[in-house]
Amino acid sequence: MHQDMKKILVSEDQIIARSKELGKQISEDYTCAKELPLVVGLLKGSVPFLAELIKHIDLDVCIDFMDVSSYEGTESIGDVKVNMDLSSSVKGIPVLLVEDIIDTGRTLKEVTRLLKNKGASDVKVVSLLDKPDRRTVEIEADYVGFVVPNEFVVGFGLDYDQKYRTLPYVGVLKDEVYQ
Ligand SMILES: O=P(O)(O)OC[C@H]1O[C@H](OP(=O)(O)OP(=O)(O)O)[C@H](O)[C@@H]1O
Ligand code: HPA
Ligand SMILES: [Mg+2]
Repeated sequence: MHQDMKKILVSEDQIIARSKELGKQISEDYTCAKELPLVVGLLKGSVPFLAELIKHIDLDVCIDFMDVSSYEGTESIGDVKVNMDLSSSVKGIPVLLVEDIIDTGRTLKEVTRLLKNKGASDVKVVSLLDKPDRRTVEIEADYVGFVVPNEFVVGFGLDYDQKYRTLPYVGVLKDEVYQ
């Protein structure tokens, strides 16, 4: 375990096993649907989860990325900033949005609105983590890996001041790291 970690909440093995289950479920659901989705990852947090998940989606999907940010340190900065937009049009296309965490829900709500404005025919969401106790806007994911308690978590894509994203598990930092 990294020296700054207080505890691990979700292990690497649990993440891999759950990604397999979610990939299988998503593959089945979109096999029944009319059209395959464009898989859209939100940079940077979703990258490790997206990489694990798509190995288990047994469909010929394309992937794209958007870079939005709403946090500095452990604080939400209020607005959602679009730093980099999608490289292809989503007009008339269903989108499967991949997230690392739904916390207040503001990022997801805003990005869903943006994608619908661009003409996406449907927007579904898969998130590795869900922290429902912190929700300030009404939004839910269609697929969730794990529900986490109301604590700031890092690892598997999730950062504190851009650090700890590369850890292969999700956990909570020691209190002294924030001082
Ligand atoms: O539900 P919310 O309260 O909006 O928080 C969740 C969002 O915040 C984090 O992204 P961040 O803006 O920190 O960018 P990052 O992915 O580059 O870390 C996280 O990756 C989610 O996208
Ligand atoms: O708990 C969190 N950890 C890291 N980034 C985040 N962005 C929203 N919530 C979190
Ligand atoms: Mg972040």
